[in-house]
Amino acid sequence: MTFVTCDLCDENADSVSVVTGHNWFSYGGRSAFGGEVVTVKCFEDNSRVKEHLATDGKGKVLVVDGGGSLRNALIGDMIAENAVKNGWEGVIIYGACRDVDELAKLDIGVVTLGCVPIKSVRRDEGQLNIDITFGGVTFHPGEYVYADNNGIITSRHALL
Ligand SMILES: O=C([O-])CC(=O)C(=O)O
Repeated sequence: MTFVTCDLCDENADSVSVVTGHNWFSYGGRSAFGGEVVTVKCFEDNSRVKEHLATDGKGKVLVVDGGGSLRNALIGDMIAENAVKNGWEGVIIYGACRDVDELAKLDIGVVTLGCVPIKSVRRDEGQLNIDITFGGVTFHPGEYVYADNNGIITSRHALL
């Protein structure tokens, strides 16, 4: 998938929403990625993230509202490797990741607010495919998201 979010914004000015107000970091081996939105809402517990990245993700991006917490990591190299095996395009986490040197070697997008060495707890908490909001944008499951080094945008319809 080759695109630049700036061009997608220019070409679809009336229909895209732009995530603002945060400084995102791209840790995955793919810096530009996009696809159908699948959402998880959780807080310092990556049960739903691990579970869902273990299912088929072709054409999909997992968008996680982790409450902005940088206190533990919702994804690391093992979960991300599994996501690659299952064909996921990428993962966007309003929260943190770890194992960043390994993430950089994987053919998947991983965009988060930052990194931290400690993993999250797993108490089987968190919700799948509900509307989530961060950076001024509500992510509706089934819509489309595109991310690159410039930022993150959403659209009701596929742009590519
Ligand atoms: O296991 C976890 O919770 C996170 C992690 O380190 C990995 O995905 O390798």
